Amino acid sequence: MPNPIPVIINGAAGKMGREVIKAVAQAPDLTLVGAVDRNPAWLGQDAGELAGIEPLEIPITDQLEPTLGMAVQERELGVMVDFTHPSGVYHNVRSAIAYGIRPVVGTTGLSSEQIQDLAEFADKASTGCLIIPNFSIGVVLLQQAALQASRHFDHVEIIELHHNQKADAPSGTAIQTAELLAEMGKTYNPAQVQETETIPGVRGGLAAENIRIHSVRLPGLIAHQEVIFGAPGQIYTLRHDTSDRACYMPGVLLAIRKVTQLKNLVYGLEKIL
Ligand SMILES: NC(=O)C1=CN([C@@H]2O[C@H](COP(=O)(O)OP(=O)(O)OC[C@H]3O[C@@H](n4cnc5c(N)ncnc54)[C@H](OP(=O)(O)O)[C@@H]3O)[C@@H](O)[C@H]2O)C=CC1
Ligand SMILES: O=C(O)C1=N[C@H](C(=O)O)C[C@H](O)C1
Repeated sequence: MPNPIPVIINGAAGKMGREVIKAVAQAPDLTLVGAVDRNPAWLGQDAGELAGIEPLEIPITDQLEPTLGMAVQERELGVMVDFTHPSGVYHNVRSAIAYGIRPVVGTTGLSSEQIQDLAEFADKASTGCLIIPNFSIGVVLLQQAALQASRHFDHVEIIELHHNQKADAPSGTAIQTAELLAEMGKTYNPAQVQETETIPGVRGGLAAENIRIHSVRLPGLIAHQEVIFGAPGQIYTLRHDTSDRACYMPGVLLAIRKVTQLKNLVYGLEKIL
């Protein structure tokens, strides 16, 4: 059996980080070698205990670069899974690539310019990097159905609904969904009337090819998205609901395994399925 893939989790104490600790600990071909988080409340705590499983003898640290440096010493080249914050993710990914550690990025909020820059950096370093706005298979299927529907409908709007701890809006998933629809080579929602907004922003934000995205933030939500197509006399609604963050784990584990085979940056779960 080949040596297990060494994995560092950045944002390990967060909602997603704790799920990833559990998933990695249960995967026989992966081994947790580092757990990084900036939140001082969790420093020094055992990653396994924090995630509600057995102790893993991996304490939470706030030192990303020394942890990357330590992982480089492992027999197998490592992977950094990042579920942190839009403000830090670009720097984290550059650091990992500089150390030869392959990033699997779930954190959203990177600008398209930042993604382009990271793609060039990963390419020059011949290092695999995966940026995945949504790790759930349900969202990939929703997006595929939306692309099929877009061949028949000219009018579409996206509503994304999330918990109110989410830092970025719109969601990375909504941005990617709009980008995929825009790649179909048409401009949506031809104007029917001259619109005015009595309350600024009430018609949502404009993404590529005239697609509007509306963001809802409420306690009680986890992550939800609707893509609504309209035509005279009919509405076609696609909806995905997350009820547990465990739904992302098969995608995260797949990405960790796939990124070790890449030499460049790849964006989107659908590209590695
Ligand atoms: N791609 C996907 O499928 C999914 C993506 N996400 C995305 O993942 C990200 C994290 O989500 P979630 O787990 O819910 O968020 P949480 O706030 O629960 O967790 C993030 C953790 O990372 C810490 N952190 C923030 N910045 C840094 C940094 N620069 N270095 C190290 N640690 C840091 C936070 O500390 P502190 O508490 O001090 O801020 C916190 O402990 C978000 O961008 C979210 O949109 C979420 C779900 C699925
Ligand atoms: O913050 C979240 O929770 C989520 N973020 C991702 C996004 O911005 O699309 C993925 C999922 O929607 C959950």
